[in-house]
Formats: sequence, structure tokens, C-alpha cells
Amino acid sequence: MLKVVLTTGDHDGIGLEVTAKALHKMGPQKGVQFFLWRKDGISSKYLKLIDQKFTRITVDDLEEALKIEGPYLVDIASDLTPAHWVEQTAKACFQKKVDAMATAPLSKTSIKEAGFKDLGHTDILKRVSKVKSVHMGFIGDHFNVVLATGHLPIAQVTKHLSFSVVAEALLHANQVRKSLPPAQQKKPIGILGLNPHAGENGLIGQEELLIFPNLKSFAKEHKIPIEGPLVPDAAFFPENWKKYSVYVALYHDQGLIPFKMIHGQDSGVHISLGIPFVRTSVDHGTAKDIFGKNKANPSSMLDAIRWAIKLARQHS
Ligand SMILES: NC(=O)c1ccc[n+]([C@@H]2O[C@H](COP(=O)([O-])OP(=O)(O)OC[C@H]3O[C@@H](n4cnc5c(N)ncnc54)[C@H](O)[C@@H]3O)[C@@H](O)[C@H]2O)c1
Ligand SMILES: N[C@H](C(=O)O)[C@H](O)COP(=O)(O)O
Repeated sequence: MLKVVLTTGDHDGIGLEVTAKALHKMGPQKGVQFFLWRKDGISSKYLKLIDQKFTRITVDDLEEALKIEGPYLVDIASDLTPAHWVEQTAKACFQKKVDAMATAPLSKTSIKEAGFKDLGHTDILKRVSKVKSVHMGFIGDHFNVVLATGHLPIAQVTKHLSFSVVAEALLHANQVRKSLPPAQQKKPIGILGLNPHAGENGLIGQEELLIFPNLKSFAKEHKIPIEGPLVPDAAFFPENWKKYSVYVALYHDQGLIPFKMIHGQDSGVHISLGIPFVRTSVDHGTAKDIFGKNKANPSSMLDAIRWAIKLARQHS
């Protein structure tokens, strides 16, 4: 049985709602045991939804939960913070006690309030895994994006960008390319430029001239098909989506504004690249403005759980 752990994120966000709705929609999955972290003492509305499809057993910690075998959904009613749920699950994944984790949205503020220095799940996973670089990858129905830099203030992006930063992102984007259906795998990875008009041969910034000549040799050496620097304001025209297996965006919003505009809440999965286990997530946030209103769309969480299972099967 694959053990897949779901964390439900901020207590006052839509995490539990989208997770319960997603589980209700997908029902039990052959060969998969689900574990669900949630706050102790919550209203039973969403648990009742889960109970329509699953036999649920409640415990109060992960260690206890992992001892339970059989056709149950194991519900962890916890008084730890949601950031601790993520950290404990990541440790269990790292120790191979768990096969995959799918996370509902967690605010960076709540991670800070839990006493952690990490900026997001990605940083928690990187710390637990002790790896040098982790990249955020986003898989969508229309196109896929890998971010070369993460949660970095915009003022620091140019200081941080270098050939080696983009080359590491390219290697992770290539992992995404190789996991795509054969026809898509053949398409190059499109790497965006940084400046307006991709620098226009150095007239509007030097970053493209500093990064891309080396990147092209690096890609050739690693047999990775690439194109770039793509002109950022034209790269995401719909007619270009099918030209590239993956886009590499140089900073967070360069890739996520188009990705979220197009995929909205209807699809889109976030995959952590560079950690030694499977972690997927939604492509939206905590949506506190609609907390408790039963308005949250669970499609991204449903995709995140499906991808966690698919990737865990490939890993096992
Ligand atoms: N995977 C994650 O853990 C993750 C991802 C993104 C953002 N965040 C965090 O979430 C918090 C809020 O982020 P934000 O305000 O930038 O974006 P957000 O996605 O929470 O909200 C943007 C808008 O989209 C709506 N929305 C989001 N998801 C929806 C859904 N499933 N169904 C219906 N409407 C939905 C919201 O109601 C809001 O109007 C921040 O603290 C951020 O750090 C976490
Ligand atoms: N950049 C992500 C997004 O907008 O979807 C997000 O903030 C999630 O980050 P973590 O997975 O590191 O929490």
C-alpha cells in the first residue's frame, strides 16, 4: 500500500474544505492509504463529506497513524501547528516511512508564527532533505512552468540570478520534461529572458548576454533541447504553449502570473523538484476571504493528490 499523507494547511484557510471535497470526489484508490492531518476540535461538516466515501479512523499523531494498516483513511486530529504537520510529514517521507505528501495551502505567516525561519513549504522540505537547491514546478493542462528563483524579494532577483542558478533550474525542468507524454518530451524547454524584449542584444540589460551563451553550451552538453531567451511579454501567447515542454521563468511572478491566469482554480499542480521524495501541492493560496463559505474549488487539490499517487507509483 502506498502511504500518501495530506496536510490541510492554515486553520482559517480553505485547505480542509478542498481536501475533503477532493477526497469525496475521488473516493478510495486501489493500493493507496490516505493519512489526513487536520486541527483537533473542528466542526464535523467536512469530515462528514469524507465519511460518505471512506472508513475513517482518528488518532492524534503521525507515528500512531502509520501503525494502522488496512482500508482506512487515517485522520490525525492534531493540536500541533500546520507547519509542524508539514515538517513531520517531510521527515517521514525522507525516512521512507511515507511515499508521498500532498499539501493544501499554508501561509508563510503561519509558518513564521510556528517559530520556523522557513519561507513556505519549499524551504521546510529543503531543510529536512538537506539538499542544495529545490525548485517549484507547476504542471498545467495548457503548459508547465519551473521557477528559477523562488520566494525572493524582487529587488534581490538580479543579484541572485547567474548562469549556475538558471542551469540548476534547467536540470530540474528537464526532469519535468522527461515525465511528460512522449510527444511533449520532444519539445524544447523555453527559457525566458529577464529584461523587456529579452534585453534586445544588450540594449536593455546585460543578464541575457551573461547567462545564455554558457547556458546553451551547458544544455548541449547535457543533451537538453532549449530555446531562449524568450521574450517574456510574448512567450505565453496561446499559440506558443504547445511549442515548449516546459517554460523556465526567471522569477516567481514571471511564471506564476501567466500560469495562474490560465489555469485558475480549475487545474494546476505544484511539484517540488530536487527533494528525494514526492511532494505535490495546490497552485492557489489559503483564500481566507472565502473561508467557511463553501465556495472553494477543489480541482487543484484533486490534481495534487492524483499527481502525488502517480509520482509515488513511479518512485516505488
Ligand atoms: N501551496 C501553498 O501552500 C500556497 C500557494 C500559494 C499561496 N500560498 C499562501 O496563501 C496565502 C494567500 O495567498 P494569495 O492571497 O496570494 O492567493 P490566494 O490563492 O489565496 O487567493 C487569491 C484569490 O483566489 C481565490 N481562490 C484561491 N483559491 C481558490 C479556490 N480553490 N477556489 C475558489 N477561489 C479560490 C481567493 O478567494 C482569492 O480571491 C499567502 O499567505 C500565500 O503565501 C500558499
Ligand atoms: N509560490 C507558490 C504558489 O504561489 O503557488 C507558493 O507560494 C507555495 O509555496 P510553498 O509550496 O513553498 O509553500
